[in-house]
Amino acid sequence: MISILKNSAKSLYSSNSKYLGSFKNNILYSTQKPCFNLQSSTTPFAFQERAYSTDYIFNDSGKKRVLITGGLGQLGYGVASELRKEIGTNNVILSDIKVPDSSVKENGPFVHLDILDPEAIEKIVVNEDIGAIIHFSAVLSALGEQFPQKALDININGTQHVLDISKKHQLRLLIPSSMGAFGPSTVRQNTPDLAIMRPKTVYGIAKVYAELMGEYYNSKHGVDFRSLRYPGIISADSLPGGGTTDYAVDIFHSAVKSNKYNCYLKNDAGLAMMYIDDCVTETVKFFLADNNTLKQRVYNVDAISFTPEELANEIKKQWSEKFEITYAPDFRQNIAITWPEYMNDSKAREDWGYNPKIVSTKDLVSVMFQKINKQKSL
Ligand SMILES: NC(=O)c1ccc[n+]([C@@H]2O[C@H](COP(=O)([O-])OP(=O)(O)OC[C@H]3O[C@@H](n4cnc5c(N)ncnc54)[C@H](O)[C@@H]3O)[C@@H](O)[C@H]2O)c1
Ligand SMILES: C[C@@H](O)[C@H](N)C(=O)O
Repeated sequence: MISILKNSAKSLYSSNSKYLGSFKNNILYSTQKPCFNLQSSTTPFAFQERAYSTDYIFNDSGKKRVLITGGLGQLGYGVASELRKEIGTNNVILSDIKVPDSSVKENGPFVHLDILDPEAIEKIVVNEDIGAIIHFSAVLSALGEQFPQKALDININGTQHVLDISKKHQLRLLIPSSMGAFGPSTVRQNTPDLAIMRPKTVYGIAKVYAELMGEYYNSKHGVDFRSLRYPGIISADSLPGGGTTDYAVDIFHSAVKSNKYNCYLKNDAGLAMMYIDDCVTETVKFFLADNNTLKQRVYNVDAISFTPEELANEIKKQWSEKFEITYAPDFRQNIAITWPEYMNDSKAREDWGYNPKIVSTKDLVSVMFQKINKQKSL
């Protein structure tokens, strides 16, 4: 028997106080079957197809946990925080080769982990009851062109290690891909999921490797591999780690600091982008999605598209008329022109309900300045 606290309650418990799941938008995201939709319910709950499946992560004794590698970069901490809300703080273990601030350890489990050490990864998987890995360790595109051997090592060998461990222990494995997996022969507007993939960076080549090996391990070895091809991710409180799209973060901090920005891309280098909160929410949604809803293992996801000039004009409108941008294109311009201006993400929307909220440059600039001003006032 189940008891519900209130319509607005966040959580659902059984009569013996066992946690059954939590509500979001009136849908119960349950760790057990069935799922309910409060809004469409008449009696008082109506059955509906499960929105999330966490069976894979949580076994009957509730012990399986999620390991996030490379968790101290731009995306890891945000994804960990969001996932912890869904499945519990202690069920998400953040890891990185970097040493964390004390606040990271205060907010949940953290372990030091080098992705190039497969024995260390396996030890954590076995000792910590890991049922799934979110693999964020990477060297991004621009840094990868400066240190190609390091990028090959981390982006290919590191990826192979998590693939093999996922095969051995039958884990769910999420490895993000990137629009960087595309190349100059790919159509740059409305790029479909299935397109020519001939990238010209070590980073892009490693992403194609991860996508294809992930699909192979899925069909051949039953690994629940999943991947999203992210565009450039824009965040206010976590800094990007050496990508071609970093300008779209740096420009805000530079505007606040000095009212000017010297851009390493040309004024008309349009690229696909996404706000961090959408990236975090949608990644967690995809990670927890019922496997049956996924018709493919790799999906494009996109939200906004702009050129440096368009972004600068919006910053002038919303921040200061005095803001000035200059252009000094470097090697990153040659990478940018090989990547999509915007991707077609209709399959992600159809299959698992991908639905970003910030979809205009205007809204992005507004939310970025709100965040930066809030940080300044703290
Ligand atoms: N941020 C974006 O715009 C973006 C866009 C597309 C795809 N992605 C992908 O998303 C994932 C996360 O990206 P991010 O922006 O957080 O990257 P990031 O560069 O900010 O962070 C990567 C993390 O990997 C860690 N790392 C490096 N070497 C390691 C090693 N040997 N062992 C363990 N960890 C190691 C770094 O310390 C760093 O914290 C990556 O796969 C990236 O390719 C990111
Ligand atoms: C797009 C992406 O993968 C990353 N932001 C980079 O520029 O390398």
